[in-house]
Amino acid sequence: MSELTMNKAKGQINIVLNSKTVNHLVKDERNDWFDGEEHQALRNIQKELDQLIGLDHVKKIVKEVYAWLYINRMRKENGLKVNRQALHMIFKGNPGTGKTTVARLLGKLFFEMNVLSKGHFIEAERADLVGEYIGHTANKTRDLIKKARGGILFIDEAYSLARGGEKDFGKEAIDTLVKGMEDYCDDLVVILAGYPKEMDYFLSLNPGLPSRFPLTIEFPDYTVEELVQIAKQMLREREYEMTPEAERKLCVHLEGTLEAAGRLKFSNGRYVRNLIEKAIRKQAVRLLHEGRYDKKELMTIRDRDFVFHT
Ligand SMILES: Nc1ncnc2c1ncn2[C@@H]1O[C@H](COP(=O)(O)OP(=O)(O)OP(=O)(O)O)[C@@H](O)[C@H]1O
Repeated sequence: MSELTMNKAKGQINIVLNSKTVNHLVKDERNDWFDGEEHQALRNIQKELDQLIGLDHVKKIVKEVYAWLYINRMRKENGLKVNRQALHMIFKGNPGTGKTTVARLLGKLFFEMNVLSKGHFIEAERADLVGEYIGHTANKTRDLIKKARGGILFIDEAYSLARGGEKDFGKEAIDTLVKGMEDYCDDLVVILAGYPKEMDYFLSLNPGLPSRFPLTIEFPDYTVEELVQIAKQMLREREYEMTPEAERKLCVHLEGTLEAAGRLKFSNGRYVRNLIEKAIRKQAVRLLHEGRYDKKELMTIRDRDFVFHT
């Protein structure tokens, strides 16, 4: 028998398997166990996972889920008992902390492992599930589940489903969702995502829900250093780089913004992406004015390309 247990406080999953060898494999900090040909599915997403800055415990959890699924498959092949694999998850984290990005990657991984038949990704919010009159909500939610079957249904700000209390149609959406999750457990992964505090409150109001989501992953806010790394990574992907002066300016700006706005209003990776895209537009205008079109200059973001409004 294999089972998945969680350490909620740390946002970590522990995988407990009867086979000692396997247990050892999971606990082992060695990183080369997935080098073999048979672990191609994990390696296919590894590159994208590696490109994510920080998120070490998220990366570790992805590997652990992979190990659990792989060993379950091996157990099945050897005629051993295998628990039903519900992979529904809760993602807790502030905006822009990588929840959507990781959910998409999991879709790919589960498809490669034949856990999901399509691996596609459907992002939904309250309005996609909740209708306006009696009977409308159940149909809307069922249609959404149908569309998501074979892939990942990612419900952002999931707590908004409970917004109107008992009389609201949100309750009907939750009930229909839970039924769909049970019915299509073998070919659908539902991920409920949102801010940590609101998610906790939402789950406390719906005591039937937590047990249906065996995995909880926490996405911490990024440090300024990580945000700068994310900026560099985004520039690299677009074939740009910033000068050391530009990097310093960005760093000072991020420190100031976090101090002034606090974490609640800050959208982490998305904020950085917006800054980068804006700087790229500013650079384009500057280069036109300067008439400089050599390759080096076309790739360079200078400090004056970062224009911040305070
Ligand atoms: N660790 C990371 N490394 C590199 N880029 C990142 C990382 N985390 C987030 N990003 C980038 O930040 C942007 C926002 O990320 P994403 O949409 O995954 O966040 P989110 O948590 O789903 O946000 P929200 O809940 O507000 O929708 C994306 O462009 C993503 O590529």
